[in-house]
Amino acid sequence: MKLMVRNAGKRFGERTILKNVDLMVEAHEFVCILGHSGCGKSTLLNMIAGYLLPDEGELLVDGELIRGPSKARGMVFQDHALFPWYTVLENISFGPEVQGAGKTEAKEVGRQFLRLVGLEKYADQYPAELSGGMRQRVGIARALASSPDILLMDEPFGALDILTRDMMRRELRRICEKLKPTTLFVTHSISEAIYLADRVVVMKNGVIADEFKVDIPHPRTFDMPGFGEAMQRIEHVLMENELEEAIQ
Ligand SMILES: Nc1ncnc2c1ncn2[C@@H]1O[C@H](COP(=O)(O)OP(=O)(O)OP(=O)(O)O)[C@@H](O)[C@H]1O
Repeated sequence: MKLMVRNAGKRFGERTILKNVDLMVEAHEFVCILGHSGCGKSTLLNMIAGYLLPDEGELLVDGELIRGPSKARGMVFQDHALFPWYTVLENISFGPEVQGAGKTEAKEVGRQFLRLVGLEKYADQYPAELSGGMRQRVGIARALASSPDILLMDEPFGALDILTRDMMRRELRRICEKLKPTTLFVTHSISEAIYLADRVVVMKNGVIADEFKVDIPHPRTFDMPGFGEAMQRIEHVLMENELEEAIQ
C-alpha cells in the first residue's frame, strides 16, 4: 500500500482550507499529522478517507484515485463512534461480517482482535458499560478487524484523561509493533507525535510546513536522547511567524 497526495487543495465556500498538499505514505509507515487547531488536519484526513473530495490535485492509493469511502481505509474517531446497541464483540465483528465473512468466522476474527487489545473478558458488554479508554480500544480493534490498507486516526485519544492517554499510546505502539499497519494519526500534541511516529508532518494554515523523521528506537520514553531536540525543532516550526502574525 502506498498513499500519495498530489498537490491537493480544498475550499469551503470562499475559504481555502488546504493548498498544494503533497504527501506520500509508504506501506507500514506510521505518520503523524501535527498542527494547531483549525490548520486543516481533519480535512486532509477526511479527504484520504474519501468523505471529502479535493477541489484541486488528486489522492491515490497504489495508483488508484480515491473517489469515496472504502473499507480499505479504516477510521478511528475521537468519539470512537461505536454502535451502542451492539455488544463489544458484535461491534468488532460487524466489519468482517459486512465484508462477507460468515457469522461464526466474523465472530472469530472479532475475538482475535479483542484479545489483541486485551478486552476478551468484555466481549458481551455494551459500549456504555466500558470506560473511555476501553471504548477507544474497541474502536481500534474494530477498525483493524476490517483489515484496512491504511488506518486513519483523528485525535483518537483527545477525549481521554492524561493517564489513560499515556496508556493508550503505549498500547497503540504495541499493536503497531505486532501488526505494522500503515497509519496516519492526527494530533496537536508534539510529544504524542514524537512518541508514536516514524515521521511527523507539520501543518500550518492549510499547508505542509515541514516534516521530520523520528529515529528514536521503540519503546520510546520522553527522556531518551533525541526526544527533547525533536520537540524543540518541531516547536520552532510551529511557532515561527506566529508572533509576527499575532502582532499584525
Ligand atoms: N464542512 C465544513 N464547512 C466549512 N468549513 C469547514 C468545514 N469543515 C472544516 N471547516 C473549517 O476548515 C478549517 C480546518 O478545519 P479542520 O477540522 O480540518 O482543522 P483541524 O486542524 O483538524 O482542527 P482541530 O485540531 O481543531 O480538529 C477550520 O477553520 C474549520 O472551521
